[in-house]
Amino acid sequence: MRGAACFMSYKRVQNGSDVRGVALGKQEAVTLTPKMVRNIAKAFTLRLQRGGKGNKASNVSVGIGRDSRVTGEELCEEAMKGIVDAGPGCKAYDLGLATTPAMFMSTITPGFEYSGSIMLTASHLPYDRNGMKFFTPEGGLGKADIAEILEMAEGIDGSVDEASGGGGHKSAASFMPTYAGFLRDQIVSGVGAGEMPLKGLKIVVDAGNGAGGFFARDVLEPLGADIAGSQFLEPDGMFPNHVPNPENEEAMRSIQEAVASTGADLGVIFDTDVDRSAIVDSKGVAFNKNRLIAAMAAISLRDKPGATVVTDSVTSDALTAFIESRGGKHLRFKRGYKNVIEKGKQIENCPLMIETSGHGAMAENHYLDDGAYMAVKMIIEAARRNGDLAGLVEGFEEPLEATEMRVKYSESAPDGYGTLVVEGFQKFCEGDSAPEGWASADSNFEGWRVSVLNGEGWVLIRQSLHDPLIVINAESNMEGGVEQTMAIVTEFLKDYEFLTL
Ligand SMILES: O=P(O)(O)OC[C@H]1O[C@H](O)[C@H](O)[C@@H](O)[C@@H]1O
Repeated sequence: MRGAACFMSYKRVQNGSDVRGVALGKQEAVTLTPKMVRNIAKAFTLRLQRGGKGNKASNVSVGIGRDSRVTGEELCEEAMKGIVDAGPGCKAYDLGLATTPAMFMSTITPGFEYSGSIMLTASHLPYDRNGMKFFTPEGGLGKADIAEILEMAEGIDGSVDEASGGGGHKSAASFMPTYAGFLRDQIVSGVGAGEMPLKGLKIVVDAGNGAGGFFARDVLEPLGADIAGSQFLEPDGMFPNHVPNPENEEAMRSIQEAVASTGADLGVIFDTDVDRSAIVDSKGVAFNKNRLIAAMAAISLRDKPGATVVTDSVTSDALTAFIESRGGKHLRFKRGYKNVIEKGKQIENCPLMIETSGHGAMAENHYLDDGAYMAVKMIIEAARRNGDLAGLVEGFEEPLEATEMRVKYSESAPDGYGTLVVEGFQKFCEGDSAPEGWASADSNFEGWRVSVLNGEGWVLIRQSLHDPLIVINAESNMEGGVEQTMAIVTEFLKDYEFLTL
């Protein structure tokens, strides 16, 4: 009985390719306990041993980093215990405050080359959450790996109650300075203007009190940038200023205001664990979502003419037009950064895989979604163009209107309800009673997307990746077009009784 109950609780903390849960029981019951973190870290280490080549089978090293969350230090200690508990050859390295992409880099950087690494983070979620992401030199672990690790951890939980101290070795190590050096090198060679290529540039960094403060102090300032206007660089796991999320409108407004009030040339904003970023130019224009994709695509297509850019499914028609105008191909794939990256890996000449969420990965950088690396690319561009990022995306247009609606369906809805709704919508769009001016998109990898308003807009209905939700995105270049489209969609959805419209 106990085993089954535990398994359920381990299974519950899986969120796609991450582990996520409530780590601090302030408002909700704790779902990710220190003991679970210890067992999960042990399971990961045992798995590394099992899959290890050569002497790695007995000697396994695991680096652990964390973001600024209040539960980070305690969970880090527990994870360290779990790692050394896996056997005498197991070494655990506490890397302190770190970023998610840096944790991957620690598995491939000479002098470190850990067999695996763990990042303790729950990205932009509230302060009481925490979670784990896992890397090996091959990249981030996927959904199936996580399921397997959680099942193993449950077995450990059922057999041994307390860590036995398996004889491994714990120590602290410092990786972030090495990683910051790597990012500085990219800027120096990318700008090609000597050792202080950012001299004269005023750059505001907003780390949202997460792990991104190092970027201002250890990457930009040593290269000559004036970072005085930066904000929320100090780690604070209560996130007192704004949600550390470049997709969040309040967060974006905050950095736009900081750029304006300090007269900066550029703003950079990160999420808590720095796998996502967005940029603000000197005029206060936000380079996030479609515009950031356009900018990164322009950079990538200059270096790789005719290449394919893979994005998520909610990107705009204008983005496709822009990518094509620069000689590239746009593959509008699915939501979920892992989906986007994995798709890009399969395509020849695909330098860029990027989501509207701010997750962007480049083939040239190990297919790693690194918000700091993406910021580096944009900073190089800004330095080379004297701050003129608008010129980079010339011809790219934002829609006149855009909206996103997320509709829950109740717990009593039958299995596969989301798919049912999407299939119903497809039939509606392809049937005789399809609204005038509507035409289904040529390819739909996720949900059902339709061109509406005789090509002046589009609407996409899909199921959320993680939640029992139907998500509707619509855009229009005509005034009132979104309202008109959403009225038709809402009318269609009324037939689905489990939706809470
Ligand atoms: O399907 P949704 O509910 O919109 O969520 C999808 C999103 O979930 C998370 O935020 C992932 O990090 C994103 O990569 C993904 O696109």
